[in-house]
Amino acid sequence: MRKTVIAANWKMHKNLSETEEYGQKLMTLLASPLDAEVVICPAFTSLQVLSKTLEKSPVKIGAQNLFWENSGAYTGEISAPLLLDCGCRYVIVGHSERRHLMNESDASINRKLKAALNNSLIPIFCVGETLPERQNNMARQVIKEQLSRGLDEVSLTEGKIVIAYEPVWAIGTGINANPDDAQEMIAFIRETLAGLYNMELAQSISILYGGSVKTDNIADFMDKKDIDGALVGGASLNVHDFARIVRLGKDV
Ligand SMILES: O=C[C@H](O)COP(=O)(O)O
Repeated sequence: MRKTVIAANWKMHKNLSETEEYGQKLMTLLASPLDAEVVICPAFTSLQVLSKTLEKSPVKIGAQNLFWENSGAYTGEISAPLLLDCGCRYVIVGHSERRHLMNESDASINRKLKAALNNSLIPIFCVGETLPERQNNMARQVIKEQLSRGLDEVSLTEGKIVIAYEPVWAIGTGINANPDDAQEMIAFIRETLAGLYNMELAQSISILYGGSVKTDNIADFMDKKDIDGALVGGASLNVHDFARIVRLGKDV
């Protein structure tokens, strides 16, 4: 059975005291057993304090990026072993903000995925089309290329990777994808993974939806058979909202 994963991507938000306060509050709000793997991906600077704050909780910590080398003269970069040392179990790879604002290519994403997997970090590998690509009926082709190039010569086994489908036009816009469309695209991602690997492996990989997920739409996405969770940006910054998203919109 596939794991449900609800992941928070804080992006470039929250200082140390805000991080600690959030972590403590989250522990209280999510004190009863969880039906999902909950992952928080703060800024690099908050990793250690969040990991310490949540050490007695089942909530996992993830980073938002990594470099592909394990160590060396790479000013400003952070490696997988350094992330592990800060308590990370997950790392986001190939987020559209990095693809578009930092010019990350499929080739560099491929190296990052390999570095994460070689160091037993679970990548949350993001794919998604832009609005013009969708309007020009290129969404499937774009996703297929992002998957095949990103996963080139990447060997996978069950539970080692999570995929996030994040249509770029839905990120931070308040305009979420229609859950039926998201289901269709995620089913297509699974079909593509089956072609790249095999059906059994494709069926075992958790695939998340991301893009304007909120307390009032999470349940609609989670109702869909191929959608295994969410990667949440803006709404994850408010601890009550995020805890409610983890509980699929119910009050906490
Ligand atoms: O990584 C998260 C996504 O970029 C979604 O962000 P958003 O929930 O603010 O739309």
